[in-house]
Amino acid sequence: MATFTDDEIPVISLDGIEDDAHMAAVKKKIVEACEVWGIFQVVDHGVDPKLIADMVRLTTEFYYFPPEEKLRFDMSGGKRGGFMISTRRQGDVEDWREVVTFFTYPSRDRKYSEWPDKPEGWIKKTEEFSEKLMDLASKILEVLSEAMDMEKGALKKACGELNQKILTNFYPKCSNTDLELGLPRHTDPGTITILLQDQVGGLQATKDGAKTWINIPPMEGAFVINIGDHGHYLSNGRFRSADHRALANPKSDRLSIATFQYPTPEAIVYPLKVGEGEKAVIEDPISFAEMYKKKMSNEPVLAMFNHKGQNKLNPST
Ligand SMILES: O=C(O)CCC(=O)C(=O)O
Ligand SMILES: [Fe+2]
Repeated sequence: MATFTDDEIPVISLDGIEDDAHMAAVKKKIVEACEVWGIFQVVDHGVDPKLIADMVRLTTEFYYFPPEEKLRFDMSGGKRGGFMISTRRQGDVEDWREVVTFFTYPSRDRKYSEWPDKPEGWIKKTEEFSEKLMDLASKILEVLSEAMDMEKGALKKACGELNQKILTNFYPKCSNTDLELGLPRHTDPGTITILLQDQVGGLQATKDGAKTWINIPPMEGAFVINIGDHGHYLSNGRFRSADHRALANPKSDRLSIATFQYPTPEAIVYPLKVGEGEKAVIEDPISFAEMYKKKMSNEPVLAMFNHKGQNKLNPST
């Protein structure tokens, strides 16, 4: 018997996870959630609420700066991190969001010149947030390994060095929600994503190939955990790669902060365990870099204007 209804994403407390009885209950819920959706929420995760609030406040402040201020950190010219307006399209529907990307781990590769120096304190706060989310990711990967009936360190080991990218998403309020979806349907490429969403709502998941969508309700203090493609392959397809999207909102701006945890580029992507009589979901092992390249071949383009010629930073002009 499932412990949650079919159209509900479970909320799992990580408090007391070291206790065997609690761990057994958590494992059961995670297995159910990941086999059906590839997504669940966690509370009592140990990340300081003040750190989360400060990170949200500073991130929000950045997006309300005038365009020229934000464009000082424009990601154009081959930069990997910084600010951009996303204009990826699927059919008639296109992204309605601005993003700031930070490549945070391995920390030796951080390019601080691409990290916005305003608002003051954002860099330091992002470093702190990044470190705490790395700890949380390690904990979740342990729990997920156990939920996949493997030893605790299995998923982390398969990542080689665990990498991390923080993507802050800002969805300006949008009157044309037929044509503009905040972020169209996709799966995340990495192992897991830890997502913080504000109280506006708009994150949705589907388990039936986009016939029906369910809302992932905002929950103060919770993180949403998504299984990504890499996690899906490692589980030999048993855990789904969360099929999700984010709606734009006609009344309110919305903010989310996605922390992607993924393997080192050379890590080999292949199921960690193939059960008797099962087939591997991947025919030949490939590197994560190759897997990512294939997935990303229709990457977002950089542009100030949407397909109707509207300035995306200021649609009324
Ligand atoms: O904004 C959201 O709720 C979802 C963001 C997301 O899916 C992503 O950045 O990959
Ligand atoms: Fe996503």
